[in-house]
Amino acid sequence: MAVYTDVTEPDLSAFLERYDLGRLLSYKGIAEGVENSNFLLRSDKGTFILTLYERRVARGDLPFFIGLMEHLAGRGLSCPLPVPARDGTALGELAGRPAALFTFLEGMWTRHPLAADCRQVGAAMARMHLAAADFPIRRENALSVGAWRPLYEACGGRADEVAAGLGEEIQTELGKLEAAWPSGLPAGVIHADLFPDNVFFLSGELSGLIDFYFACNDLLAYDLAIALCAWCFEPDQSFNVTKGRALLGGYESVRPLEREEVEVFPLLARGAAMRFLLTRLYDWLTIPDTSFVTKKDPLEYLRKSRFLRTIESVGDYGVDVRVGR
Ligand SMILES: Nc1ncnc2c1ncn2[C@@H]1O[C@H](COP(=O)(O)OP(=O)(O)O)[C@@H](O)[C@H]1O
Ligand SMILES: N[C@@H](CCOP(=O)(O)O)C(=O)O
Repeated sequence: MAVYTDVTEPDLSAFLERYDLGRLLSYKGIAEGVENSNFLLRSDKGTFILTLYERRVARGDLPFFIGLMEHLAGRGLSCPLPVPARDGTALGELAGRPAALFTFLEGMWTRHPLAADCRQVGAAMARMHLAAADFPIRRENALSVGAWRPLYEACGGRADEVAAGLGEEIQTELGKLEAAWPSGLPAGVIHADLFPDNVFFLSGELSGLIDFYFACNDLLAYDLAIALCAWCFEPDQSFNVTKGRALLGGYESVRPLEREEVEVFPLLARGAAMRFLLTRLYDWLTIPDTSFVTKKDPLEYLRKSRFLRTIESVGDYGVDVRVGR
């Protein structure tokens, strides 16, 4: 669950005095999510999401995240819109944490994505990339290739507790990724965590994107590679060609990939698998089992990584891509 911080009714009412939201009718913690504490809040003026930023979100990054959501919503992308207080600011403080209110997005995330969903996700991601092109604030990716080895080292040589030989396997793959990681490809603001639990659907139609708290500046095709890992594998971790084709096709229906992006895409996908393998491994080894957080399985990403290492060109996925316009 993700309610790390208790919020009392008097504290919440005092926080809401800065806003024009009328009377507080109810609020309750939301069990989903892992990073921040989220509450569903109802007032005279409607339903809202209250987010309290927890320790893994740096305060200095909040203007980027909040500004990005305002920017994207302003360009017609369906995502939570920060609700300003009467003084025009969106960020306040509650229970000793930075806190903000957001509009409530209708829809539900899908636990069993269909190829048609993947297509919509690809198109929405490309629209997001284009809409963010003139976003003026920058945030470097704190979880890009340069951060992976330190993250591995922070696991303190304990990877083999999760799977025999895992430490050596990770280090070999890290060496290859570090040596070949590209630069100079189209870059911009990426979501960087567009997993199924961060995409809402209503009656089969994508209704919005949430959780921009890993968003950063990085290679656009790397964002698509992250989504390929997250959306196009079956529960037994076999790759679903139809979903891969749908995701990339959806993306290219809005923003065709450049030849260099296509060439390097298999490496980007290996990097994406490594990034999630490592963050999950770190959490697996360091978050106490008594914690309320549901830890995600690192081995899911080890299996994906192994498959992705067998791929040399995008054609090996069974996917056709349209290069350029
Ligand atoms: N704007 C929103 N509208 C509707 N539900 C939301 C909104 N923001 C968050 N939620 C709910 O809160 C849950 C956790 O949000 P998320 O941003 O993924 O948290 P975390 O950053 O902790 O992973 C989501 O799965 C969703 O149920
Ligand atoms: N998507 C990441 C974990 C981050 O969780 P989120 O709830 O913030 O999307 C993973 O699957 O490892």
